Amino acid sequence: MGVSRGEDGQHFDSPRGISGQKEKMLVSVRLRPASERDKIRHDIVSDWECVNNNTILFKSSIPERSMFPSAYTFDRVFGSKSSTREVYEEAAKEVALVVLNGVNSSIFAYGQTSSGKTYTMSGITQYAITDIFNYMEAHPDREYDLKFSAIEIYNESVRDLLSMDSSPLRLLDDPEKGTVIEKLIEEPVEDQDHFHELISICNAQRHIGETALNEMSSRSHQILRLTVISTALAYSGAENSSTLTASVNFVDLAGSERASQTFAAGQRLKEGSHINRSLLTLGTVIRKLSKGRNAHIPYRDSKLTRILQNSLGGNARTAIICTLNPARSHVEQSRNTLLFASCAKEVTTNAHVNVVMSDKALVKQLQRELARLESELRGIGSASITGDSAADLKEKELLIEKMENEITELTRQRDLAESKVQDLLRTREDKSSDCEESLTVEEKMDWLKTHDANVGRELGNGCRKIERLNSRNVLQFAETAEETFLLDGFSPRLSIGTPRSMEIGPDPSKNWESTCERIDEDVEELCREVRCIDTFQPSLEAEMKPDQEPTMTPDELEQKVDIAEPVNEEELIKKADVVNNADVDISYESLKKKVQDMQKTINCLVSLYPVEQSSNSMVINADRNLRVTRSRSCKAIFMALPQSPWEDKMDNMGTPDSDGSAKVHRSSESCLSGLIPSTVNFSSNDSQCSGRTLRSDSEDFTSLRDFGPNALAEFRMKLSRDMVPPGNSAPKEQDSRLSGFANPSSPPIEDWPTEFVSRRREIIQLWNLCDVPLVHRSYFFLLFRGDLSDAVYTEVELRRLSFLRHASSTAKDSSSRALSREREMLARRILRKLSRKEREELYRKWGVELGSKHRSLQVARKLWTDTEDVGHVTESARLVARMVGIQETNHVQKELIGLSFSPKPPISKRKSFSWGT
Ligand SMILES: Nc1ncnc2c1ncn2[C@@H]1O[C@H](COP(=O)(O)OP(=O)(O)OP(=O)(O)O)[C@@H](O)[C@H]1O
Repeated sequence: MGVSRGEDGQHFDSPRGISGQKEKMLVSVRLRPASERDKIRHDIVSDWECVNNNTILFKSSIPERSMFPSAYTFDRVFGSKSSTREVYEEAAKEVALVVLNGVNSSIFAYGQTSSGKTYTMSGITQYAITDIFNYMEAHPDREYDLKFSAIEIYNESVRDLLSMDSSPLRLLDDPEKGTVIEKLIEEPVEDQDHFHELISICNAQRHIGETALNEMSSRSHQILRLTVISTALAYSGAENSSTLTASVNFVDLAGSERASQTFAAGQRLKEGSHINRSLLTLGTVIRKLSKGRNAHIPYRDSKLTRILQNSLGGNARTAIICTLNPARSHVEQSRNTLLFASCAKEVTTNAHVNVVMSDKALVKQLQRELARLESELRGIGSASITGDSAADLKEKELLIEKMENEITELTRQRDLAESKVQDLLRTREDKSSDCEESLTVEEKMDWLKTHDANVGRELGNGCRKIERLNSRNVLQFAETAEETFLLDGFSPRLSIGTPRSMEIGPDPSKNWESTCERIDEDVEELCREVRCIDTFQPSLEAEMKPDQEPTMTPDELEQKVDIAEPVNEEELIKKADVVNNADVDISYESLKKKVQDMQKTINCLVSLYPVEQSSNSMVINADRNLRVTRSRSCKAIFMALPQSPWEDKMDNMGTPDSDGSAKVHRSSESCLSGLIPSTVNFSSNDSQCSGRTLRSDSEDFTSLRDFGPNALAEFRMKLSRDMVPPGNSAPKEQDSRLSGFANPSSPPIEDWPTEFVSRRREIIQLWNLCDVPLVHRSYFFLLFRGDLSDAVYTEVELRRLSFLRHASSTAKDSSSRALSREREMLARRILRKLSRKEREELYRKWGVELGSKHRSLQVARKLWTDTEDVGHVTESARLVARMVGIQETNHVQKELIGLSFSPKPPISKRKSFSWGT
């Protein structure tokens, strides 16, 4: 595209190169006419001839110069008769006026001193400014702003020609604009007269000095810059409402002659060196640019090239007018100028329109850009949140589904259990008392063992399920190994004697068994040490084989008893104390074995004294039995020790005491009374036994030993019942006094029923606290009706339930602590999502002190005050949303759920929160 130049030279709608295409500099040569000084010196012979508009010919008659090139071609060549107007029109106007279309441009004048640079540039600047103002007047649809600035580069120092301050200006590097001049005055140009006035100021400021060739020589490089900012007016209806901005530089360089040629010295020499430095760099830059290589261009080597960098090889259109002095004496400088011009002719620039958005257009464009960015942001945010939320929701749906399945299964099991209980109750009613009486001690014991394990397992499983469910909502359920144990096993370790025994273990019955085995061993050892028993034991054991009929008559038996040495009771007590101080443990199996052993002994003895005998004879038999037992079986004696309070009554009430046989019995008990200490109420010490606060070893030992006497008492009761003749009516009489819940066969004891009722009440309370399954409760009610043999079972039940309650409460405490921490963390996250102002508003709303150290904890408590189901995060989220008055509740719920479940919080959507009034 070229400049559409009208007749009036004022129409410049299509400047070429504005599309960013590369184009070469416009290079022209102007040959000035001979000056009057040259005429005086008679140096008027010119070797230069402009043969046409583009070619200048060197026609030297000097032989030594015949080797030089003779013809130089440029974009335009002006002879001595060409006017400045003509030069402007053909060599500068095209470039200068592109500034009106937003394209930077520069017009250089290059040549030796007195070649006419200033003369030419002054005219071109005048014409250009006139054309610019004319163009502005011809285009009222746009608003123009003109700014003028002027600098000179003198001795490599930049000076503002519009400023009275002659201090040099600094050059700064701007990332967008390139090199800028610090504090450079940009004077708005009001009109042409104002512009001319400014030019006059600049000329007055410029360093002017006389040289050998020019008495008004410009000793500096002058750059006049006119910046044109044009904006389309709104009423013009022009689609392009953008603002264009561009600058045109009018560059009048100092003389390019060598300093040596100017015969300069002193200050002039210094000027020359600096001038040459800038011009030398300019020449280097032009030369390198002309080669078109991507070599380093030393723009920064001089102030001139640094400031004019864009004009030399960047975003600008450039025209260079090389002026020549026709005098023969300056032929060398002229040739150098032509060489420079030839290089400049090869330099290309890349000018493009500098569009600056108008404020209105800028606002519109920024609004569009903002909308686009917000849309993208929403897209990214929603995509991210959608991805996270989708994953979270899917995970939670699976979790909910699994929990629902578990609930369904648990419900099914519960219904099944209730159904079984109902069936059992019906069966029980049908069978009535026959079934009750048909239950033997062994059956009860088996049941107790089985259901102990079952219930423990059920509760353990239940607690584990609770733990699993809680662990999904609670960050950390159990803090210590102890808590983990409590949730897992629900059984204490009750081993005794070492510090480790203070730990809580899995199953007390195991310790009981091992302790019982130890006590058995001790008893065996004790028995072996008792000489009379050692002597008699083999024959007695032979007699007591169940499958063997007794072969010994009572007389023979008495004879054997007489032969045996009397029992040393003190020694026995001493030995028993040894056993007593040892770790005593009694298990069901050991007790059962003892019962069986005892039964064998009883059977053996009973076989010697048939039940058909009268009560008196029975007493005798009992007396003999006891005597024989005491004499022949220390184990049997141990097993027959009465310890419970009701057992004493049983002895008095259920055992004939008329003939002193019971006294013998009691005498034997009294002699062994030190073996097992008095009963310790189990239930009162349950929590101590099951928790970490286990008492001393001796106390635990005592509590464990307590199991023994009760069990032994039960065995004694069975022994007594077995020895009661079928026709004895005493049990029936006592049955009425037992208010109907005692076993009809129970002995008439006054205190046990009360004790049983008390324990049963305590057991029921513990059942409720521990949520014991209905099946277990039913079995208990069906099996244990208050007879004395139930004492040991009530003790075991109380002990087990007390432990379960403790374990459950411990687990709940742990869970509660973890949940509390979870809530506090959630509260912290919520608070972090709020701005400081919102936080302070929340604190004020909820009465939380701003200076409080535990604000988040207070907020957490406030958040979950109103709900018991604190583990239900969805409900909590809803509550949070409601309490803080957050809009978009569904979103907040999702987010809070995500906060609670996801370790990585989702993208903040605080912007969507708004506070209620
Ligand atoms: N084309 C021309 N026609 C008539 N006079 C001219 C022409 N060119 C230059 N002159 C005259 O020549 C003299 C020197 O010109 P000018 O000052 O423009 O040279 P210069 O190259 O700027 O020198 P310097 O570099 O020393 O400033 C001036 O008096 C000027 O009027």
